[in-house]
Amino acid sequence: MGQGEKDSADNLVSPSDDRNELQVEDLRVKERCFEQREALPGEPRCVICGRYGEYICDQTDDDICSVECKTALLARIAAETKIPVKAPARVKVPFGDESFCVRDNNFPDIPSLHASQIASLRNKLDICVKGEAIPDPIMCFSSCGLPEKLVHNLDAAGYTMPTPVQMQVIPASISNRSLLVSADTGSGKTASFLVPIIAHCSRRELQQSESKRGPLAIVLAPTRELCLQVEDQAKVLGKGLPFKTALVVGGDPLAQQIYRIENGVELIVGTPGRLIDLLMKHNVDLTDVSVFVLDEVDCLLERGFRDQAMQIFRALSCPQVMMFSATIHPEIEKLSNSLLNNMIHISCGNPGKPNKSVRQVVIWVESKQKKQKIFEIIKRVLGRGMDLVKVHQVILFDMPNSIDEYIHQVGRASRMGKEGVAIVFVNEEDRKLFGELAQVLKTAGAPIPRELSNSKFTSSVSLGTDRKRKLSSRAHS
Ligand SMILES: Nc1ncnc2c1ncn2[C@@H]1O[C@H](COP(=O)(O)OP(=O)(O)OP(=O)(O)O)[C@@H](O)[C@H]1O
Repeated sequence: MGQGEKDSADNLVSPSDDRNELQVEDLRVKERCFEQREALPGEPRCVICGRYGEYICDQTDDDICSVECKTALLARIAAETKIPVKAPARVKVPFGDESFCVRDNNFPDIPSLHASQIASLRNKLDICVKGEAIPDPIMCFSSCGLPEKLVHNLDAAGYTMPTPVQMQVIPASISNRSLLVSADTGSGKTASFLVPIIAHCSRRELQQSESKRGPLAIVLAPTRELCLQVEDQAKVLGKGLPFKTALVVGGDPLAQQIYRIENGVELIVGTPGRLIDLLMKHNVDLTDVSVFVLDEVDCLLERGFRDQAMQIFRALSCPQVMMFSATIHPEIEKLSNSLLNNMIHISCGNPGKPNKSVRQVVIWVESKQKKQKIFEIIKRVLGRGMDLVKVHQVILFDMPNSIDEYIHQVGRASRMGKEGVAIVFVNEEDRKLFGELAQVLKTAGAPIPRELSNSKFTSSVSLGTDRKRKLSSRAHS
């Protein structure tokens, strides 16, 4: 035996040690898809999530990564073919940190988790809930009786798994509960209310005559752009279903919007001002509206739409109300208490703070220099060969009016946890937000421009207290 071979032989460990245990652990069937590693080039990929396809589904011969994805695959096939599928054999895994199985309506034989396990699952997913009789989170879209076409549309849109906010909001909404939901920007809130709305609308009595098709749901959002985005997503997810939408926003001819509504729609997406305008001037039958969503309710309130929102709410007969926000403040709680009964409060991630995946770069620029600065940045951001396709960037040319809107706008740089950069132009004109902005930057560990930290309008924020306290306590000891 050569020296090299001897060294490696010396390094071998006995069958009873850790490595052996590790091998045994590796043989354990992966229950959850996040336990599986990413596929290397040339390796088989899971047909559900794209991770390493370590196993073959015995019933379909497809590559799959885990029991969870096998369940999702069989559920999908069952929904498509309507042939009852046998539940996959359950792998007995001790309940531990990463092993969960949640009741799936496709497989009622699988026992549901008990309360402590559900609590642990919510904890893992960063979901906090408040309220009574809260439905359990779902782990896949096919597990709460959605129309199969809708599940297909979700899949076609690339929504393979629900995001945490969708896991909790969809079943809660389907059970007709009113909700106040706060979750990070870009966490998938829009689909969390659109999915139950589309499911609800597609169940409308088909025999109902076309002329009688009054709207079933209204989504109120603070800006035209947001309404456009919501309607776009609704169209994608509701494709091929008896689900029509109308957009009621300024900038488009009112007559066209009325014509569309009169021809029968299931969902109206609109801004408060234009919607009130339309409802005042035209007799839109709101009798069947049973779902009322206030998206970005924090911004709705900031923009003074409280009264309009209440006015629309009063025109409806006891709808299910769902309020969504990336930030929470007492005004929202107050509004929710006046609108919602037996409410469930759902909070996911770290709402109220800028998305952790966004790097905030605040630059002090006088108003007259802003345009020139933009060109400089673009010329310098490109010069370094930055991949603008992959890196999401937002430039806040003007600071918004409130820190809540700032959090929303900065959040646009990251979708679904992907990293992004928000470049923010700030100057003396934004002084009313200096205190809050400095606090937000400090909390995020982002650099604070000298002009901002030295300003008397920032003085209420102690930007260096932690360090000072440490030094003085050492000095006293
Ligand atoms: N389950 C999912 N799987 C994959 N992509 C998803 C899923 N849900 C949503 N998305 C996508 O993630 C992005 C962010 O979703 P969305 O706009 O709904 O977030 P949001 O929480 O409403 O954000 P904001 O508060 O900024 O409006 C969108 O591009 C959407 O298409």
